[in-house]
Amino acid sequence: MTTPEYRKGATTLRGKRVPGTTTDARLLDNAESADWLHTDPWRVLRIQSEFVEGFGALAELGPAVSVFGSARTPADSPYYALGEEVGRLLVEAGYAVITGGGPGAMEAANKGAMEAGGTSVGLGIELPFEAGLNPYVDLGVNFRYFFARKTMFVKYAEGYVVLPGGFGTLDELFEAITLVQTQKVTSFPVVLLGREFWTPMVDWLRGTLLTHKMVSEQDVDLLHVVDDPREAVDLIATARQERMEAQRPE
Ligand SMILES: C/C(=C\CNc1ncnc2c1ncn2[C@@H]1O[C@H](COP(=O)(O)O)[C@@H](O)[C@H]1O)CO
Repeated sequence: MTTPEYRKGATTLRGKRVPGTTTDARLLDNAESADWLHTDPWRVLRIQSEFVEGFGALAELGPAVSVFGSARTPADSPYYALGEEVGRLLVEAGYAVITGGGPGAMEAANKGAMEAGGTSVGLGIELPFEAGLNPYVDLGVNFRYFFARKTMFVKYAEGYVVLPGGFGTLDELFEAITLVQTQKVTSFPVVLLGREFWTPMVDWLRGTLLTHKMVSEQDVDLLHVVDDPREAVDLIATARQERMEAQRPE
């Protein structure tokens, strides 16, 4: 007796596993329920499309720096002024500025970049309390998934400038230093702007994580804490210079 056999792509099905319809027939049948819209295989395609859109939008951006910071920084805060200034200085140093495209410190950096005549990128994220892209973004890409968006922040930047912020900012900061620590990215300065805000955190990293040997001295040294936005930009520009010299043929 021959067992019925059915080939479905790379898979061979036999006996009771042989389906009653073909893949083509199921594709063309529009009487099926639309539940598949909410399944993981369909999500995988949407995730893939976010990478395709992001890579397509940013591939020709040129040298860029990602700037992070609180979505809640008010426009009259000194941290907002710091964000605007670092956005402007980055543009004057030849960089495009990438932010999360939201309000607060993100808006400040985009404002500084746009008013200095540079490229001002906002990588928006779908949130339950979404406010849309701030008005100082001139190249915006909207994401559903945090992880796809975070790939863009790091892939298209030469370094990070991190203004004071909350959980979102800390998430972006610690992801970056983990990538540097594990050498997934190299020559990637991470600059914390605002000494008064960041020093207690760095002291805790030294006093607790280093004391318990959870990190090394070099790991903590990956973080540069500065007050002057000019110093932040110089650190990133110097790393670029060093990278170019290292790549130059002898
Ligand atoms: C809180 C409000 C709006 C939030 N809108 C955001 N839009 C874009 N990106 C955001 C938003 N909120 C957080 N992020 C990301 O995290 C970082 C800031 O988070 P924090 O917790 O505020 O530090 C930021 O760099 C973004 O990438 C309404 O005011």
